[in-house]
Amino acid sequence: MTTALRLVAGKAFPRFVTAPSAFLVTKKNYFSSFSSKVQYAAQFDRSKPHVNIGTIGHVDHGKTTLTAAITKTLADKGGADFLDYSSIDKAPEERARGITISTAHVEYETAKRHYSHVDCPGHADYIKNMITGAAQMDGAIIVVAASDGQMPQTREHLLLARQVGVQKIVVFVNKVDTIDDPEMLELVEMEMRELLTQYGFDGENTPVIFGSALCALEGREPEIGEQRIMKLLDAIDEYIPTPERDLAKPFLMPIEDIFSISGRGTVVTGRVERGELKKNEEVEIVGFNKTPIKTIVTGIEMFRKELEKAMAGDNAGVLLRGTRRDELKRGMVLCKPGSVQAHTKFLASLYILTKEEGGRHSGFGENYRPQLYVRTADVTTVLKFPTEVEDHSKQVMPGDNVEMECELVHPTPIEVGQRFNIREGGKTVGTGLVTRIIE
Ligand SMILES: Nc1nc2c(ncn2[C@@H]2O[C@H](COP(=O)(O)OP(=O)(O)OP(=O)(O)O)[C@@H](O)[C@H]2O)c(=O)[nH]1
Ligand SMILES: [Mg+2]
Repeated sequence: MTTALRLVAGKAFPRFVTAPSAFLVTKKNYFSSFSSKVQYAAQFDRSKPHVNIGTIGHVDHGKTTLTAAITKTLADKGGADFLDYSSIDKAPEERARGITISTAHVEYETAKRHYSHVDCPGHADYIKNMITGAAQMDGAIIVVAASDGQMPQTREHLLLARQVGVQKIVVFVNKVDTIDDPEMLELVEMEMRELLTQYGFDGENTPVIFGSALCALEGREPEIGEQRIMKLLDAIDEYIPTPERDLAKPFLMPIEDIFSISGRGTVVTGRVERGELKKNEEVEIVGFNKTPIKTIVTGIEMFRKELEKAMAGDNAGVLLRGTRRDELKRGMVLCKPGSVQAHTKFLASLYILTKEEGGRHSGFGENYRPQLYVRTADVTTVLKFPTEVEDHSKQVMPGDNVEMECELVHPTPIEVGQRFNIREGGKTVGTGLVTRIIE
């Protein structure tokens, strides 16, 4: 409601909002016009590496203006369709339906890469989508308005970035057209770097770009407008790594089942998550133990046929040399040596299911001990609030998004970005995303 009011009041988009249809516009559905336009971008070069990014940051700092400004700047170079705010009241049926944030994306391309860009409106909604797997980001642009000086919500922005599992961030200090004092900008940069470091990002090396999204969008003052948008895009191209394709990654197969075949040895089965595996390759078995078990693959089978190799997506049986069945457990992973570590403590973003979603009817406090399901593993975890949380006696309620430290009762292969479920008494009570490894 507040959003709708803000739009109608013309504060956010003074030129384009046309009453009375704009009275129906809410934040969620006005993005739908973005996605409906995306289809026209068929001329994009699909051979370029693809990267998912997005704009995050505090209300009103200019995320949407920046998103539009990027499309405008790149449209001039043939790398995007320009999407302005006039598309807000374009599709009444979409408006009436209300389309969710997970479809609210914009596409564009630089000389180097192709991007999917999500402009994040509602913090809580967005985090829920990220945790439950409806959306993902390889990196983010955090937008900070220079005019806000002290930026009381800066911590909240960074916490948001961490909660959505982002590892690499680029900072865009927006609204520099409103600032005359260069020292003010230096201060903003210093503070951002400090806070980035404090929240576990690489504050020292994070690119910080100053500019004005509004100037770029309105095609004026190119030295702080268009040129800075190009600088931002260069920084994104350089600093946010291209995600590896599953097949190119080091081999990993979570173990589902274990059999002994007399005269031949032990076979483990599972679905290859990534990479590929050939006969006679050395592998490690990680999980439960502090040190991994090393062995050699002597055979690979699929549907009772001998294979030379297994690759991502295959359901395979792998015959292991000299490994006893009683050394192995479901939940361990078979992987390329050195590519995976088992951990016992990590930071995670959790979404706790509501009663209607089949979750708990009541809240829980610190030291709650549910079962954590990750890949094929099922391990008891103790949930604690991170140290910076002041009130450790608070309750986590169904429907909450919360950051917690998970302490596992035995070492389990875990990676940043991995999703998992937490269950209790045979039902799923929450879902989570690993954001930082602690131990
Ligand atoms: N002066 C100035 N105003 C800007 C600039 N960028 C955005 N604004 C204004 O700031 C207001 C908020 O911009 P939005 O792009 O809607 O901000 P947002 O971060 O997307 O806001 P939420 O989605 O509600 O969180 C609008 O009135 C914009 O016109 C800029 O570079 N300079
Ligand atoms: Mg916005």
